Amino acid sequence: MVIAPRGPRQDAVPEADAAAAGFPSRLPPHNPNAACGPGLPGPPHFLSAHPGPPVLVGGAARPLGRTSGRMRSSLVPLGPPVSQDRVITSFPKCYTPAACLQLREHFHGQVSIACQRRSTGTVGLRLSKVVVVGDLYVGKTSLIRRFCRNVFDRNYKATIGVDFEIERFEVAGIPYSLQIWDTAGQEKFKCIASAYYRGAQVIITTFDLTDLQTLDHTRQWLEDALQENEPGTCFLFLVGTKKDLLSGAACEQAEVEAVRLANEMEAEYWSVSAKTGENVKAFFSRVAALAFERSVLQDLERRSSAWPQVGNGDLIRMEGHPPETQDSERPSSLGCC
Ligand SMILES: Nc1nc2c(ncn2[C@@H]2O[C@H](COP(=O)(O)OP(=O)(O)OP(=O)(O)O)[C@@H](O)[C@H]2O)c(=O)[nH]1
Repeated sequence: MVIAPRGPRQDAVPEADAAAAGFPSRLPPHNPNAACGPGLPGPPHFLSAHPGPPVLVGGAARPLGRTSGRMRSSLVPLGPPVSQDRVITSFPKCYTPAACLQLREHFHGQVSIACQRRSTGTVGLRLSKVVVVGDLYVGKTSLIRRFCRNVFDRNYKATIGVDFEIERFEVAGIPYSLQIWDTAGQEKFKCIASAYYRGAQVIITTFDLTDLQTLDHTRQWLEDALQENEPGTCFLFLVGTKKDLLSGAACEQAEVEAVRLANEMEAEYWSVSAKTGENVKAFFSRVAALAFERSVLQDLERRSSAWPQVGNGDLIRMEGHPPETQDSERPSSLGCC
């Protein structure tokens, strides 16, 4: 059962149907970072209710990954281990300080302490929603597929509605998952895709570096996505795709305008190539680290504001309602800088 449009490409057979019909799945045989869906072989995954129309997460049967030689967090009670290249120990750098959400190269102090104490609340059990938008043909699907499955397809198959991938990380020793939504760029599917913008923690607005008209359209894509979300709740990224098709000088030239626009949007700028893989992993690691950090700070804030404090912030225990942790830290702010 797949309730939401699962974004089958126009020529694709839905995966569940494909299996029933004896077709090979369009999925590659192994992605150890993908979460498993309910009722599927393999362990259950953690899933928070996410805003937007209901979906069956992980609607396709994804074979479990091999477990040998992979790291396992002490906090991951279920699911296959996270592969080495999804383990983030230090804060990933930005692409350019000229358009960057934060310049710090380490986790926020309170986040580091919370991670060391393993007191990150429910952060490890939740999915953070990432929505990728932009004109048709700019390379949204290719970017996601390069990251999640390490594949690239030269043939264009339009996304219908939406599709998503769940990618598991381990950030500062804590399990963390991104739910990455691929949306259709074609105008006729926009109303379907926009139904899934709500509840995004990260909005990635993409354009084709070889077609600067698509950069002009990013403003509108961002506006549409922001309309469905509370102001100030989303990290914004502006991503130029198909970097491999430009010379270094041409890329730099295109980036001047893109960086200017990113600053105007208060977004972080990146240039990537799904074809060669350049910057793809670094980009998503950055997304995961920023989203994780904010999730932990929000969790700390929520928990500390739920309990009265005295003096230096020691918690008062309320009878019958023990606090979740002994933490006395209170985040000074939720700002990322
Ligand atoms: N050379 C090169 N081609 C790319 C790159 N990324 C995508 N393409 C090609 O661009 C075309 C469109 O890519 P898609 O990823 O399907 O584009 P999309 O934005 O998802 O398109 P819609 O689903 O219609 O919104 C395909 O033919 C891809 O092979 C890249 O980094 N380099």
